[in-house]
Amino acid sequence: MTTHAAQFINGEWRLGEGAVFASVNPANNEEIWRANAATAEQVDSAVKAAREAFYSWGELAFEERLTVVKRFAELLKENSEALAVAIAQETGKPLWETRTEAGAMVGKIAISEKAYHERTGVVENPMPVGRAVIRHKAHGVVAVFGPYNFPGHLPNGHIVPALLAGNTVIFKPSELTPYVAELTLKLWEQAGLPKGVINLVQGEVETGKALASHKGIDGLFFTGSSRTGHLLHEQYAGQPGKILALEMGGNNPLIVKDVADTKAAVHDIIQSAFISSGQRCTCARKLFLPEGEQGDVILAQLLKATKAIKIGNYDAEDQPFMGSMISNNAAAGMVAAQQQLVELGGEILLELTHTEGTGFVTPGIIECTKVTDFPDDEHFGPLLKVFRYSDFDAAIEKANDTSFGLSAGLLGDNQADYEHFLRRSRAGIVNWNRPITGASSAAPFGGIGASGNHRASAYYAADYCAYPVASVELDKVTLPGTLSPGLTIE
Ligand SMILES: NC(=O)C1=CN([C@@H]2O[C@H](COP(=O)(O)OP(=O)(O)OC[C@H]3O[C@@H](n4cnc5c(N)ncnc54)[C@H](O)[C@@H]3O)[C@@H](O)[C@H]2O)C=CC1
Ligand SMILES: O=C(O)CCC(=O)N[C@@H](CCC(=O)O)C(=O)O
Repeated sequence: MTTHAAQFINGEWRLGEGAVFASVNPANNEEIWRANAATAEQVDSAVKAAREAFYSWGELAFEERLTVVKRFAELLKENSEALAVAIAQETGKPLWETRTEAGAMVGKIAISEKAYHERTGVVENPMPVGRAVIRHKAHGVVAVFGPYNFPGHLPNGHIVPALLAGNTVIFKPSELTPYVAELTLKLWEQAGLPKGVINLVQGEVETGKALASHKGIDGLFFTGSSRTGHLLHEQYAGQPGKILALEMGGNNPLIVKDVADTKAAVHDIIQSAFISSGQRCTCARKLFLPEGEQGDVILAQLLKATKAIKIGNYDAEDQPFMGSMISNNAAAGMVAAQQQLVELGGEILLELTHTEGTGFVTPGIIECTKVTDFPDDEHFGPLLKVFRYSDFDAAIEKANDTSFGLSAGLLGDNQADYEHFLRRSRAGIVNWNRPITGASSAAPFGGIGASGNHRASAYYAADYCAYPVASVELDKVTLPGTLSPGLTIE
C-alpha cells in the first residue's frame, strides 16, 4: 500500500512529512491504511489555521453552526454502514457493535444541541438596577485526542460539542485507528465546515506530543489511558488558563448480592466484562460474588456461558459476541496480565488464550480472593477477576480499593442494598441491575480519582467547551437614585 494525503489542514488534504505508519486489521493483519505522520511543523500549521478560523466560526450565530453540524449528522446517517465497516475492520469489533457506534455518533448531535442550551445557555436575572446575564463563550482552539476502542463515537463526543460552542478543533486520533478518523473528517469536509474549523493531524506519539505541547492551543480534550492522561496533566501544570478535560481508564467493580434470577445476573456480568472484548473503560474488571450456594451457582453458570461466547471475524454472517482485540500486542499483554495474577496467587477458572499473531483472545476468569498484593492496574481486555465475600460492607470497601473511580455496579434485588451501595461507592457511574457498560450519552460521563479530572464528558461536555461570562447590564448609563455616602455628582 502506498502513502497518501492523510493530514487535513486548513481545508486541504496534505501529505504528512513525518515517518510512515500503517493501520492493520488486527484479525488478519491485512494493511488497510498507510500514510506519513504529521510533523511538528505541520501541527503548527494546523494550529495556525484553527486560530485563523476561530474568529469567524466563533462569531457565527449558534443556529448557523448548528446547520453545518446537522448536515454532518445527515452524512453520518447516509454513510453509517461504510463507517461501521471501517470501524470493524480497524478495531476487530463485530459489525453489530460498530453499527451501534455509528448510530451513537448520529445521536450525539441532537443530545449536544440540547446540552448546549441547557448547560451553557443564556440566563437573565433582574437586579435592583439593570439585569445580570450569564452567557458562555468558546475557549478558542482546542485539541481533541481519541482512543482506539471507540474511534468514531468518543472523539465525536468532544468534537461535536466543541464545534457547536464555537471552538475550532485539531483532532489527533489514535495511531491504531487513522482510517476511521480520515473517513469521519471527509464527512465534516462534505458537510461544508469552513476551512480551518476542523483539522486532522495523524501520527504516533511524536505527533501527539507536538500538539499537546503547542503553546497556541487553548484547551485539550483527551480520552485515553490513565498513563497518558497523567502525563498530560503534569505537562499542563502551571497553565491554569488552559482547559484540560481528561477521560481515562477504570478498574471497575461489580458486586452481586441476593438475586432471584441468576441467569439475568450472568447476562449482566458478561455484558459488563466481555463486551468489546473487554476494551471499554467502563468494563467490569472485578466481580464480587457472595460465598455460599448462590455465589457457587452464579459462578458455575458464568463459566459455562463465558466458555460458550462466540468469537469471530467482524463480518461473520453468524455474528460473534466478541471480535478481535485491537492488536496482537494488546492480546499478548492480556496473557501477561493473567500470568502475573497467577504468580500473585490467582487461580485460573477459565483461561484467557491468545491466537498468536492476531488480536484474538478467548475471555478469561480468574479467582483472586487470595491474591494479597492485587495490582491496581487497568487490564484493558476480557479478563475478569473474581473475589468471594462474606460481608457486604467488606466487599464494598474492597470494590472501592482502587485509585480509579469510573464505573461500579450492584446486581441485587434489594433496594436498601442498592441505596447503601450508592452512598458508599466511589465512582462517576454507579448502576443497579444493569450492566456497567453502555453508558448513556444523555448523562454526564466521567470518573473520579485516576479516571478523570472532574470534567465529565457526554452530556456535560458542553461545560468544558465554553466558559461562562457574567455581565451586569443596563441599557443606558443612568445615575442611581441614591448615591453612595460621601459622593456628590453635580
Ligand atoms: N473514560 C473514558 O471516557 C474512556 C477511557 N478510555 C481509556 O483509553 C485507553 C485505551 O485507549 P488508548 O488509545 O490505548 O489510549 P492512549 O492513552 O494510548 O492514547 C490516547 C491518545 O493519546 C495519544 N498519546 C499517547 N501518548 C501521548 C503523549 N505522550 N502525548 C500526547 N499524546 C499521546 C495517542 O496517540 C492517542 O491519540 C484505556 O485505558 C481506556 O480505559 C477509553 C474510552 C473511554
Ligand atoms: O460519551 C458518551 O456519549 C457516552 C459514554 C459512552 O458511550 N460510553 C461507552 C463507551 C466508553 C468506553 O468504555 O470506551 C460505555 O459506557 O460503554
